[in-house]
Amino acid sequence: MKTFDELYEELSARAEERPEGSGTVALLDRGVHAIGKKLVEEAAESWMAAEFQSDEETAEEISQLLYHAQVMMIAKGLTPADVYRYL
Ligand SMILES: N=c1c2ncn([C@@H]3O[C@H](COP(=O)(O)OP(=O)(O)OP(=O)(O)O)[C@@H](O)[C@H]3O)c2ncn1[C@@H]1O[C@H](COP(=O)(O)O)[C@@H](O)[C@H]1O
Repeated sequence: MKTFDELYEELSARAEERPEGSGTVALLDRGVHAIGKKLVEEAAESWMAAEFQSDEETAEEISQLLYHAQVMMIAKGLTPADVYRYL
């Protein structure tokens, strides 16, 4: 189990160290357009899961939405603090 901030640290390290086989690095290399498409896809899947699937499946889809939001943050050089100031 990890928190939002812990995942952000992990993904930032992946972006910095670029380990072989990292899906995060591969997605970052595809750029903001590709990341944006995944973000929208995961948002739609979260919505559909909430309407038609189990709570557990909905939680999993939302976790994927949060992951892709973080990849977008890293692609744009945004930190959690940049986002939290609007919460
Ligand atoms: N939390 C996540 C995570 N959530 C979602 N995803 C990605 O999002 C995909 C889910 O999208 P889909 O439902 O569309 O499934 P899919 O059809 O397999 O996806 P695509 O073929 O479209 O990529 C997964 O297959 C992963 O590629 C994630 N990829 C990585 N992480 C975590 O990020 C960290 C770094 O991962 P790596 O960069 O891969 O080392 C690790 O802790 C991982 O657990």
